[in-house]
Amino acid sequence: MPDFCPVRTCSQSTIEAGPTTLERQKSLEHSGRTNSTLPIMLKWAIFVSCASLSVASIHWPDIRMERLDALLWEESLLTQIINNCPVRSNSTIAAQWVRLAYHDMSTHNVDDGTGGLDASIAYELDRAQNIGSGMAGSVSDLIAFTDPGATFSDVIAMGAILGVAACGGPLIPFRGGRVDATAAGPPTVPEPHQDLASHTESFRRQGFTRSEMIALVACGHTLGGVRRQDFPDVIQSPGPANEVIPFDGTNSFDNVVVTGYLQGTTANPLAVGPNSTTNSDLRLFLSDGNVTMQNELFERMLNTVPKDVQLTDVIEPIQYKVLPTRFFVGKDGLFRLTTGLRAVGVNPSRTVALYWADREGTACPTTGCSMPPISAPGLAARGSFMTVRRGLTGLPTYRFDARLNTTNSISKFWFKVDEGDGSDPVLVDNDGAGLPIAQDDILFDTGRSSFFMNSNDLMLNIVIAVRTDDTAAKVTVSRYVRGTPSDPVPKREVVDLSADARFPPISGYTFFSRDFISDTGLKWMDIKAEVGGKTFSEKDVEIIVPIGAD
Ligand code: HEM
Repeated sequence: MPDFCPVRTCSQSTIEAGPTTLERQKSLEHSGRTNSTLPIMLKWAIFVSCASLSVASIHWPDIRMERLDALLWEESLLTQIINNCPVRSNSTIAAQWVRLAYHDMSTHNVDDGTGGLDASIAYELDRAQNIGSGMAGSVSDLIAFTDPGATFSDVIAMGAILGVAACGGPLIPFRGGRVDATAAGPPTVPEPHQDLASHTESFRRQGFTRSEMIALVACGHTLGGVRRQDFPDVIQSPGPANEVIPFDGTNSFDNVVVTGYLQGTTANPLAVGPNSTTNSDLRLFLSDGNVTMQNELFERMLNTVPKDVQLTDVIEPIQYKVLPTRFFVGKDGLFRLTTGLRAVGVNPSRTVALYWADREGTACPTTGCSMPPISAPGLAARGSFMTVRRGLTGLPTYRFDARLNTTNSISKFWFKVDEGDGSDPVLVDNDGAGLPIAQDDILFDTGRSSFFMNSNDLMLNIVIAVRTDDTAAKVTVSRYVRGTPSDPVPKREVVDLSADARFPPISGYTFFSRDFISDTGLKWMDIKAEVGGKTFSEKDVEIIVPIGAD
């Protein structure tokens, strides 16, 4: 029996919801619809828990996997915005994000492998087929979460997955790695006034059979509805212009759009609206003479990308995730290594220790220098609602702040985790190679960098320490600047820093700084210094400040 809507998660628990076949049969008879015209055996698979946890391990650093993990599993503004399926403009944010993802994907051409979910929608909003305030709003919502590890198209796909989950639907596996288009794709979104043949051809070109088309529309149209002012041909009844007539009378991601139709209780304007030309859902539900709700379609829709794009594995929570790590010179002239480890699941018996090796190989024993965490596991450990839905008890963090002398420095560090359950301790060490501190010639100085207010803005003074006594050294920051709805491609803004006399040279380092307006886009930078004909640099430095008193 085919399932309704795409569902595949780590969970094995599947329950059947809604009426039994007999009850459904009776209800169909009651509604005057016969089984021959209204066929579908609906089975709604709801995945409520994750019995066998699957977790990921990565080779650190891996900015893409780390950022996608953070957006999906850690409590963030993105997951907070969508949690509990909030209403917006008479619809839901989730409905708007799902529609955006489908319209973006609609440019795919299976014949030549072009188009797909590639964020080209940002360039296509002025087309009639993309009418609706939710479209522009969703572009603004989602582009704000892009960063050097998460492309806009990845965030669009993730937004749809979060939306479905937040409104009570299944946890659809998410893969990353989508590549953003830099121009509009073809105008290939199906529209309600087109006939069935055009819709069927449209979905064929997008890579879906007729049966899959039916299932996909039924899935998509379980959320949201049709807005009177945008589709006056569809909604002909009088009423407020911005009223949205829902597809199925619920805000949640469920199968009511189809059961309601089958039971004759639907008000879905694309199925039983007065205008038979725009009853596109009705034509689709009926078009293959009684079948089909397919599984995993929604996931496939989101993974429909241009043929040269390689998606990652499913982004599962990273089991032991290295937290943003900074290495800089403290005011006492010693090096400070501030780092941490995030584990999956609360476990009071777990112990975590930080180890490191010095550059000379003389200051630490061969087993490494080590220290315990500076405090009990962090409270910001709950994880996103997705983590809770996965049945995880949390994502506790263990923080470390090590002081090391600047002569011996540090070449690599690693963590040892003992779950305290009799299993062997685990080393988080890049498969034996260690977590590298590649260089100590140029360091983002988390301790000396600081926020301050000027007359208008919250400012961030970024301080970079360079191992030189040359105050004229050329030190630059290449700041990652997020795309915007009107200019979606992220940019780099390269600026020079000047020597900062507030911070006297110490342990061979000179300090350079510059003030930046601290907007939410100021999160990532590459840093570079040219000293005595040599260039030192570090990429994708996450700007985390302040870290507290030194
Ligand atoms: C023949 C194919 C389709 C047609 C003709 C169609 C048509 C429409 C129309 C006319 C609206 C109303 C938009 C508004 O008033 O702003 C709508 C909304 C929506 N569509 Fe489709 N659609 C199709 C396929 C899909 C698919 C495949 C999905 C996703 C899998 C989808 C997801 C949605 C969602 C979530 C909404 C609600 C948006 C909101 O409430 O803001 N649609 N669709």
